[in-house]
Amino acid sequence: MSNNSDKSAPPLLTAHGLTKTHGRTPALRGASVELGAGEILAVTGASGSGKSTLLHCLAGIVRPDEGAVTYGHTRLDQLPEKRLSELRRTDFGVVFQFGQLIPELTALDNVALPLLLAGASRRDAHTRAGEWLERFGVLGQEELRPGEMSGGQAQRVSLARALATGPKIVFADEPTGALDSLAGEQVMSALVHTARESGTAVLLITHDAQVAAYADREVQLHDGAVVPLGVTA
Ligand SMILES: Nc1ncnc2c1ncn2[C@@H]1O[C@H](COP(=O)(O)OP(=O)(O)OP(=O)(O)O)[C@@H](O)[C@H]1O
Repeated sequence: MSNNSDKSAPPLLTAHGLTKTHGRTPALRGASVELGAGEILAVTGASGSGKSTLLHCLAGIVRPDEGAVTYGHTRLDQLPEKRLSELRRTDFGVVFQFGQLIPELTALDNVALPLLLAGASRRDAHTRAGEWLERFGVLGQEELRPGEMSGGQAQRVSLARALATGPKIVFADEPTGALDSLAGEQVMSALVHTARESGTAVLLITHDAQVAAYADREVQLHDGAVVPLGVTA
């Protein structure tokens, strides 16, 4: 009987030798990293080391100047824009530091929106959005608009929105960066719990060691390259 164990499975997402320069500022200089299916990976590093740029390249938001980003068998860096944006919508979820919810929409409508875009009926989208808000502990606040939410509530709504479509990977760029430590812990445990439950991989950018401790594994960026943990020279 053939046995394809996880050990022989290729990584879900691989970046190899990425370089990216913004104007004259080199942000990535040969960064390589792998993310396994269902893995929670923390990317840490000093301010300006290239963490956000790496996340943008991995999530197909920005194209690297050089190097390869491979998702399954697909080269993201070579994919035409239309297919790339379709893939981002179906397979990836993104959470930023300040949530970036749509200010005019309620919590429920913010979470329902990607479901509607994916073809769900209005009724189904609202039911599922309510279930996701419940999972993230913000049930009862469906009608709040982002301006009426605390930072922690807004981030939990953002996570619900990112996970509602069943992505394979959630990219989270300093998801607790604007929160106090208690709210940050609540957001992180909700994220990790839900990701594990649904088998979603998470690429987490943080400069906070307590947040990184939620991950299965941590890599460090230094001057645009991934270095072994603890080595910064
Ligand atoms: N759009 C841009 N235009 C010009 N320079 C940029 C741009 N984005 C990033 N940079 C520069 O590229 C380098 C890497 O930035 P990046 O935001 O990826 O680092 P970071 O590790 O995420 O930083 P931080 O922790 O402060 O958010 C920095 O020197 C930054 O100033």
